[in-house]
Amino acid sequence: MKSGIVTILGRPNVGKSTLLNYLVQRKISIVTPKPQTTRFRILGVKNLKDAQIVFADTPGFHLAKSALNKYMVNVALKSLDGADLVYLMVEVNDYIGEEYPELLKHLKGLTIPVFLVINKIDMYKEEDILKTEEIFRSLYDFKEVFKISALTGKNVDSLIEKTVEYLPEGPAYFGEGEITDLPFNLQVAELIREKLYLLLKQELPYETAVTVEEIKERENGVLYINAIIHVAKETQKGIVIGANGSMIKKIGTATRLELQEILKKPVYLDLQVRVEEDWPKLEGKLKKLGYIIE
Ligand SMILES: Nc1nc2c(ncn2[C@@H]2O[C@H](COP(=O)(O)OP(=O)(O)OP(=O)(O)O)[C@@H](O)[C@H]2O)c(=O)[nH]1
Repeated sequence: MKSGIVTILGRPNVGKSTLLNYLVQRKISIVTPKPQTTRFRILGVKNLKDAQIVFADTPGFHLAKSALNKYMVNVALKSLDGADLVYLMVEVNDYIGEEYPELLKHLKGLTIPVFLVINKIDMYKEEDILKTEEIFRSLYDFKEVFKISALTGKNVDSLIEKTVEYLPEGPAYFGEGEITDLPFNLQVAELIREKLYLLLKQELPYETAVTVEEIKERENGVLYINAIIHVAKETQKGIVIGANGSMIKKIGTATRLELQEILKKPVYLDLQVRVEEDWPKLEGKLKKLGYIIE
């Protein structure tokens, strides 16, 4: 038996969460077209005949400096601790800028293998893919290089196969049927947050956080969930609620329908909006909203 943790690291929006979901064949990590969606380390467990791979999706590495941004980057880098292998995920025609040199600095001292995973090959020409490979190979001595599409699954099988080859011998970390370590209340909060990213415009989603306050199975079989959407300014509250409550209704309905589909039971979702003035800038408020600062 082989087992190990594979940390998926990369810039925002390269497709890390999409890959995690494809690997475990379940939507564990939320995916949106907006960068910086992921805020936690999210584990997804893949069981194979003679191996268990625990994949860790991480927040996108970037250089912004608010308390929330610093927290996210710290989560990503801390996810290297205890990893057995790293995927540095990039996308075809990725912009090197200042972020990659900084990110690669953190990989330079590692003794564990690092794979380069070039994503989104479904969108690009072969020559762009090869050029991207050449550029990244010149920046770091990757153990293996894969060119994949996390969306269609192209070449993901060979990535998994090679990953198992590099993993150490050892017993499974997770029991059969356990697919993630994300508690149910956080899974619900994440699904709501995904809808905020999909439905709210421009920068507003980045200034929202979600906490699930109560989950209760009612006698009539309905799952009652109470959640709060926290915003950073009074003016944002009205936008999240929308004219006559139209936006909050959209957010609630989309989340409720998805939860009912997953759980196969009726759900009552009670959503409220609360102002937590300037929360993304303030460490104390991040803590209050459930972000664990070490
Ligand atoms: N065409 C194409 N799009 C992809 C692929 N993988 C991901 N995407 C899209 O890229 C966008 C970002 O995907 P995510 O999986 O959320 O990216 P991420 O790296 O987890 O993003 P952060 O949470 O911001 O770090 C979404 O719109 C995905 O549908 C791919 O292989 N091909």
